[in-house]
Parts: sequence; C-alpha cells; structure tokens
Amino acid sequence: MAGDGQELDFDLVVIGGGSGGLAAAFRAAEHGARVAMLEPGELGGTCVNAGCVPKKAMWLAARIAGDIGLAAQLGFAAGAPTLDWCEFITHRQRYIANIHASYRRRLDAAGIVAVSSRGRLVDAHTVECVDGVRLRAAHVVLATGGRPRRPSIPGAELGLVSDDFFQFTAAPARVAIIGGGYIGVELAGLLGMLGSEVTMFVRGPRVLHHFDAELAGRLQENYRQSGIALHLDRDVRALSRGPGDSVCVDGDGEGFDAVLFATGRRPNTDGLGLEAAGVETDAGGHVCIDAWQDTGVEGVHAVGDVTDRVALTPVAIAAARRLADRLFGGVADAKLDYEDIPTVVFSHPPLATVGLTADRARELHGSDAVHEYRADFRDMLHALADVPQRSLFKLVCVGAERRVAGIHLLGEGVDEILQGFAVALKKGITLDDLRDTVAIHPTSAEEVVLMR
Ligand SMILES: Cc1cc2nc3c(=O)[nH]c(=O)nc-3n(C[C@H](O)[C@H](O)[C@H](O)COP(=O)(O)OP(=O)(O)OC[C@H]3O[C@@H](n4cnc5c(N)ncnc54)[C@H](O)[C@@H]3O)c2cc1C
Repeated sequence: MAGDGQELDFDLVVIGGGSGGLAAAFRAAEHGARVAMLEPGELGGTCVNAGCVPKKAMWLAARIAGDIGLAAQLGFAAGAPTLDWCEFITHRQRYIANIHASYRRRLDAAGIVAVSSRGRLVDAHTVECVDGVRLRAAHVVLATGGRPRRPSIPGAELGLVSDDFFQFTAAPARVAIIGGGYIGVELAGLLGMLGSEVTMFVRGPRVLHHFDAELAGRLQENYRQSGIALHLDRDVRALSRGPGDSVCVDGDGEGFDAVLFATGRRPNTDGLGLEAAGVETDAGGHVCIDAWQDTGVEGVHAVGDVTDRVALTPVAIAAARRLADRLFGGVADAKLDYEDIPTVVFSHPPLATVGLTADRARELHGSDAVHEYRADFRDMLHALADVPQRSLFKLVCVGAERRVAGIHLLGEGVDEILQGFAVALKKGITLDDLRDTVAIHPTSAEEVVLMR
C-alpha cells in the first residue's frame, strides 16, 4: 500500500493485530466482510510475543527442572538441572515464528489486508496509517492492548518489566520481583525453579488478592519452602544503584542482578485519536464500552486489554468473535458473557480457578447459603518423593441444591484439569452431579468429584 492522501474503503478496519484484533479480523472475513488490520509489530501481540506463549514455554522449562529434582529424589541418576537458556530460547522462538507464519498464511487466505503500521482515528469511520493512507469503514475495532506499567518511584528506570524478561538469555543470580499479581507470581516461580535466588516484594498482605485467600496462602508456603523470599505488606519506595551493576530496593543490602516490576499494565490508547472521534476513556485510560463492545460512538468498538474487561487472551478472542458475528454474521444477540471465566496462574504448582470465591459468594448470597468443600492432599508423585508440597482443592456451593458456584484448585496438573469442570460449572451443575460421576483413579482430578 502506498500513496499519501490515498483513501481505501473496507467494511471493517481493525487497529491492532494481537489476540483480539486477529480474532475480529478473521471472523469478520469469514462472514464475507472486506477487512483491513493494522499492526506495526509482530503478529499475535502480547500473548504470542511477550505474554502467554513465551511465558508458558519458560514455565514448561521450569517444570522440567522441578521434575529432574524429583527424579533425583526417587533414585534416578539425575544431577542438578542446568538449562542452556540460549538453546531453549531457540526452541521457544522457533515455536513463536511458526505462529507468526501461520497467522500470515491465514490472513492471506482470508483476503485480509494486513498493514504494517500504527493507526489512529481521524474520525469514527476513518483510520490513518503512518504514511498518511486513510482507510474508511462502517466499523472500526480498537484492539490495541496494553503495556507494562512502572510505578513512579525514584530509580524506576533501573527496574525491568515483563517485556524485558523475555529478552533474558540466562537466569539472573539474584532477582527481585515487585508485585504479587499473577505475572509477578509466575515470574518468581519459574525463575526460582530455573536457579535464580528470588525475592518478592508484595504491597498487600498476600499474593494474588483476587483469588481464594487460602489457596494463595498455600502457594506462598510452597514458594517459601522452595526458597523464594517473600516480603508482604511492603510498599517499595525507591530503586538505586548498588555495588557493581546491581540494583538495590529501598537502599537495602547488596542489591539484585535484576529487579522486575510486575505492577500492572496500562492500555495503549495514546495517540490513537480517541478524542478526534469522541471515544471516551475511563480514569485508567481504558476505552469505555458497553456489554456489546460498543463505545459511545456509532461504528467504533473495542475488545481486549484496551478495555477494562478481564485481561486474558481467550476473553479478547471470544469478545471479538461475538462482535464480528453480530456486525457481519447476522447474529443480533451475540455478546460475551463475562461471568465464570476460568483462568490459570502458571505458578509452581499452578493455581486454577473459575467462578466465585467463598467470600464473594457470601456477599452475593448471604453466609447461610454458601457451603465450602475441600480436599487437602499430597499428589502421588510428591508423596512418592516425600516432598512436602501439598495440593488444595476447594468447591464453593450455593443454595439448598448446592449449585457449584466456584472451583479453586492448587496443585500439579490443575492447569489441564480445570477446563472440563469449568464447562460443568457454566452449565449449572450441583455437588450431587459431581458425586454421581465415577472417579478416575488414581489421579488428582478425582478429588473434585470425591470432595466432602
Ligand atoms: C507476561 C504476561 C503473561 C500473560 N499470560 C497469559 C496467559 O497465560 N493466559 C492468558 O489468557 N493471558 C495472558 N496474558 C494476557 C494476554 O497476553 C492479553 O490479555 C492479550 O494479549 C490481550 O490481547 P489484545 O488483543 O487485547 O492485546 P495485545 O495482544 O496486546 O495486542 C495489541 C496489539 O495492538 C498493537 N497496537 C498498539 N497500538 C497500536 C496502534 N496505534 N495501531 C496499530 N496497532 C497497535 C500492538 O502492537 C499489539 O500487537 C499475559 C500477559 C502478560 C503480559
């Protein structure tokens, strides 16, 4: 595409080629819409390039390191696990390059015009590329995602963020993680397993404050047992240079080889031309949308992390597909139900959750209506190896019929176990339905249907 001042017409212009943007573009094209998608970086956005995918690859490496440790405990002639990061990263990046290539092929096959450029709204129906070419469409989807946020404290520039983590070519010997949300917990866990000495600084009284408190507490115990130092109720105030190239947190100690901020993310709305089109944002900069992913401006919609909805890849994809079904597929009532979204924290061990925590269920239904069931056990492998790590599974049930309103699992394998149970919860199963299901033995998953 070339030509300053040139104008091209489409049915849909998507700004951003991450999880949400690609899903909107593909689904709209399936419905026969003429689609253009703008993406200045690598296809796949955060998830593929600096989020879910490279993170999961590193988590898998860490899990292998953990398994090698267990193997040695069980009599295998396995030494201490050491990872050649550069070799592992070659495998990781090859996997990611295949995803890029697959997206490119699919875009071509679908006839989507992929433009390697940033875009900005000129008005509600016109998006301008950096070379001045203007793309016009009845509908524009904003899918520009977000980026890591650094706190505004002295020395913040000495700290790194999750994007930088994916450039690491070795485990830093001593690393500080600031933040106790899921990204902080995941980076701490996998770096610990891959040989770093990890210290976490968490502002609140515990990690993962949106999750079940008991599971989060159990995970903290596991982290402490595995050697991760946890400082809770600790508001970091400054970073400074320590000896050598090290960085000190609040001027303490010898300093760390790396300090990673995992202190939240901010939406990419700067320079997007939102004011020009009259699109509103909230105090955090997120694009305001209603239940239909519509902004207040006719023809302008938004999906994914640029909005204030649950910031997860499958959520961005699901919202985008339903939006495209509604706009171009004739499904007038298509919209995403944001209730009961399952999610996994890729900690060590992983934590998986869907539905209400017991506290939230009590707020909504009253204390008397809420019943909790739990299974506290050592999975077979850890019991065989006589390692203290324990799993904790919990069910939150509501009402006389004991409808399952929340499932909270911490332990090996729960990242794969939860998906099926999330379907069941969404379909409104009761505790009796679980108990009527014959267990699969011997597994950890059977604990979900055997809970008392
Ligand atoms: C470390 C980390 C781990 C994560 N792990 C998980 C996980 O395990 N599971 C999970 O479900 N989610 C995970 N997430 C969250 C997930 O990555 C996001 O929710 C998801 O990528 C959001 O998709 P999106 O399409 O809204 O935005 P993005 O994927 O961020 O895509 C936005 C795209 O828009 C482009 N863009 C920005 N501005 C413009 C512009 N002006 N013009 C054109 N293009 C623009 C960007 O270059 C980017 O490619 C993780 C995130 C992080 C940071």
